Amino acid sequence: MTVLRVTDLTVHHPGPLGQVTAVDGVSLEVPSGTTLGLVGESGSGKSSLARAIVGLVPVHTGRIMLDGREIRARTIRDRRRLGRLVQVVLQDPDTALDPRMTVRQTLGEAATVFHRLDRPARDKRVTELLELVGLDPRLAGRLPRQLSGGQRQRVALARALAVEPGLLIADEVTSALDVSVQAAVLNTIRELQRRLGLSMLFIGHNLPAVCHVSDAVAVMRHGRIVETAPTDALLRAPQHPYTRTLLAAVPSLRTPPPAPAPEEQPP
Ligand SMILES: Nc1ncnc2c1ncn2[C@@H]1O[C@H](COP(=O)(O)OP(=O)(O)OP(=O)(O)O)[C@@H](O)[C@H]1O
Repeated sequence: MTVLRVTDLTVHHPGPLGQVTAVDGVSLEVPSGTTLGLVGESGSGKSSLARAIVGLVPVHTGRIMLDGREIRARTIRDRRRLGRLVQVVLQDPDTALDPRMTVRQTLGEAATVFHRLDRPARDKRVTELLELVGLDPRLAGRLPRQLSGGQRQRVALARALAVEPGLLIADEVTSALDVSVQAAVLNTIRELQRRLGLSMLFIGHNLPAVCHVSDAVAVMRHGRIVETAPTDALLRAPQHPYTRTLLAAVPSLRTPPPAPAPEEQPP
């Protein structure tokens, strides 16, 4: 079953010289239990597309279907339903984490938004979530500032997973991290996707990173998708000149990604 189907989506933003068309007639699908990568240079419209899916920017034309039902984000009830179905993790984990809340409070709150859990069940769930994203459960008492960047991003990921969404949108989730930590977080995301059978839209500008976690990849340029293909096929036989340019810029792509660094230590 297709979890997400976007058809002919157009998104405009207001600009000083009139409207900017950030997304221009985009169609894509994320089949259930798979990861679609969305890759493109800065300004190609990736985040506008993601924000339109979760109702943060208005859709000008087109349709967004989740599990066969059209997404609307007009009322609080719509937004609540949408939050249950789709969770987003962004580049900067600090936007998702309240600096005054411990990891336990953040994850406990997320785990009980849609599920009633008593205190012991809630604490057990927090431990499970931390283990799921490869963090030591003993970090539960820490505040975000007492964690490293990679650890904060893992907590943001755990917070999104706590809701048990049908679809996870990861938008540039590793871009702000050190290269060695990026590899560790990417591997965690890939393992989680496989283990939980998650459906995911993985957005990034780094082609090797996107290919590493994705079953298929859509290449975006100037608001349009220029090519979509299974990851192997895209790497083996890219069809569009822009995809070839992206590939040529990373000649080492066919070699395995760097080994993850040992888990980063908190400051
Ligand atoms: N809130 C906004 N108001 C006006 N223009 C915007 C807004 N958000 C994005 N844009 C414009 O829309 C276009 C697409 O931007 P978008 O952020 O979606 O691209 P992106 O591929 O995600 O880029 P990046 O990787 O740099 O975030 C750009 O021209 C950008 O300047």
